[in-house]
Amino acid sequence: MAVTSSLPQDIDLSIGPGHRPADEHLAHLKLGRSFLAGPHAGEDIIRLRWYVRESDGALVGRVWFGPGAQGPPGHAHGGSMAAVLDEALGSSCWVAGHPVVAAELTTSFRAMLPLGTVATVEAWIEKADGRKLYPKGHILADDGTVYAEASGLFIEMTSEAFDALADRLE
Ligand SMILES: CCCCC/C=C\C/C=C\C/C=C\C/C=C\CCCC(=O)SCCNC(=O)CCNC(=O)[C@H](O)C(C)(C)COP(=O)(O)OP(=O)(O)OC[C@H]1O[C@@H](n2cnc3c(N)ncnc32)[C@H](O)[C@@H]1OP(=O)(O)O
Repeated sequence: MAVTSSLPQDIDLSIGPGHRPADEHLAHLKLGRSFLAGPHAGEDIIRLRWYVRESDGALVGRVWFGPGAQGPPGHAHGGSMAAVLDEALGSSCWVAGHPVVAAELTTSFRAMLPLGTVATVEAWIEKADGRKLYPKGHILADDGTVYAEASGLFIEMTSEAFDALADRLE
């Protein structure tokens, strides 16, 4: 069954009595907007282009973290970096011919990444054991500073599982 990519306009995210909006609760801290719950989530969050490095087949990306990716004031949300690394590690397997899904992802945050930064992402397959792939990757500043690094376990889909997913493509 095809799944439409258009966004429903009327998703009800309300909750029962006994709750008040967390942004009101924290308003006195003036933290600014949230990466995941901001009012205008959109293309000011992350812009990303993936490349394959011809020398070794590694996946390389250039990524910009915008104001909508805010975590600590003025800096990227850890989840935004983890999301980029999740996609990087998975894609490093896909471009090497392994259609995988993520099973485990471990991310280490090494330095705060200032919003507005364009950084480099690299990911490669560290080890493979049958259907289990163990990619690694990192997000680097142009001066070599490591903002975050990740390792993961990704499982290559069976051909039946892959075909079932492909059936859901539009
Ligand atoms: C995809 C569309 C198709 C068409 C696409 C076309 C073009 C696309 C082009 C480019 C795409 C480029 C990039 C895409 C990049 C990334 C993709 C997105 C990445 C994700 O965002 S993906 C979402 C999050 N991800 C999930 O939604 C996974 C949910 N899950 C499952 O779908 C199953 O769970 C699965 C499939 C993982 C395994 O199921 P299964 O039945 O096939 O295999 P089984 O259970 O037998 O596991 C086999 C061995 O892996 C071990 N194992 C399994 N799971 C483990 C775990 N969590 N931790 C530790 N070990 C684990 C077992 O212990 C066993 O180990 P052992 O062999 O030693 O016993």
